[in-house]
Amino acid sequence: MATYTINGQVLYVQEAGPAHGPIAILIHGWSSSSFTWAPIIPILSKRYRCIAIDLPGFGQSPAPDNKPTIVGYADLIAQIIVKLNGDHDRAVLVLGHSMGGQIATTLALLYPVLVDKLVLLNPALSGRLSTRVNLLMKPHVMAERSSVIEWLLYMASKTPLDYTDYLLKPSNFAERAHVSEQAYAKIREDARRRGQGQVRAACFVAMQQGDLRGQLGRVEPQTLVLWGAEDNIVPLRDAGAVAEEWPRADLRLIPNAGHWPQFEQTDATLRHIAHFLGLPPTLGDRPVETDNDLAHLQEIAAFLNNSEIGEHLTEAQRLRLASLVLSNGYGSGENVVAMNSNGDEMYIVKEGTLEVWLTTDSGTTRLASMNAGQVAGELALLEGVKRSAELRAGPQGAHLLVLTKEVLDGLAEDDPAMGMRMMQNLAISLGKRLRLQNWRAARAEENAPGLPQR
Ligand SMILES: Nc1ncnc2c1ncn2[C@@H]1O[C@@H]2COP(=O)(O)O[C@H]2[C@H]1O
Repeated sequence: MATYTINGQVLYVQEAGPAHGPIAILIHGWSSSSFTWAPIIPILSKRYRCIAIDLPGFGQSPAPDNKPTIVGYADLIAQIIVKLNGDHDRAVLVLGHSMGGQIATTLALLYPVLVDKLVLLNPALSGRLSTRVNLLMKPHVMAERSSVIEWLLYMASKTPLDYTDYLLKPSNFAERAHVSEQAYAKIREDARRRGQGQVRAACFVAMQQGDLRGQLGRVEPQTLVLWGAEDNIVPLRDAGAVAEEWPRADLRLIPNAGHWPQFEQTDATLRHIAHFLGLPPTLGDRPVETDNDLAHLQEIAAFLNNSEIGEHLTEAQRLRLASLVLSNGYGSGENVVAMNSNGDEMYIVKEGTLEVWLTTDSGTTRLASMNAGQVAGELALLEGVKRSAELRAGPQGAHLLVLTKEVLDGLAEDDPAMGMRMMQNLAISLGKRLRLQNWRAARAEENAPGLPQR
């Protein structure tokens, strides 16, 4: 596992996926670890640079110096995003499970410029847990604040007196769930990890204090909320808060799943996430069985759904666009367009990175680096002027989808609603980039060592 140090706090993280891909931050829940994301990372890492964090005090990360709070965890994640983002002016995808969902939503409320999309699994939005947890688990958790009691209970768990499974299994999993013994053993190990009694108890309180009811309607990023229909840890009444306060969130219930839909109903969970993010239509490593050309087109269409230009198009519109874009590969550092040349095409990064270089009298500077889903070369195409900068494939090369002016004009003429949506998408992506740059500039001006005042 890799480690990062943020303001003296050491964090263990699991990383997967292309190093220059768009960033996905994965935040586990209470008494868990980055293992939470094991079923999701293989599909997510096909496009995203996945950063699955062990929160301070959980997994392998040492406990924080101060008492943990949900806002404190959100602030820490914001700092990780800023650190990892480098010169990508791009908000990131954030996934959160259970307490991690509460942290992710808090992050989106406090730092909307940093969060592009949210995927929440059984999020502890109100911080209120089930009656079963409060009656059976809470006394145990509170008692474990004392390291002596924690040790005694740990020793008891090695004897036939052990009741861990009795507490864990019916609370966490649906009656007809499919969780492998291996996965359960890891979840159990994380839940009973020694030396975490104090953080566990503090987070119990932190979750209650982090109640987000009444604020959900203000969450800006596009959000998918998945919930196991038989969750006995974070009850479905919090899904009721989503339905009532946050109608823009795409709320999906997963039958025969409890608190861990990603382990209990892996295929259904992955299908929802892949659809939401426009990931290739595969489940794990199994390709969907369709005709090759059609499958290829569907794959590009699904990808476009999550690109800066293709969001919110209908499926038919995306397929049409997919059939009209050209696919081009560029080697490391290869020139795509020269500065000041004429331009009648724009580019959507499919894989790798595309760098923007500006040459002036004082030299050549890299202005930005675009990764999967981002668009470049739109200015010359839309304005009919010369290229404002050079575009060059990044060190790992670039696979680009090319959209010509002729195709774009044709689409807008045939289907004005589609043309309008695509123009709106371009304006939104420029706006997001600008807001992030403004946020950075304000931060630099304040000369704050950490994060700006909110
Ligand atoms: N400061 C910048 N940040 C990000 N992208 C830029 C910046 N300046 C120019 N570009 C991109 O670089 C492209 C060069 O070709 P265009 O002028 O057609 O469109 C331009 C934008 O897409």
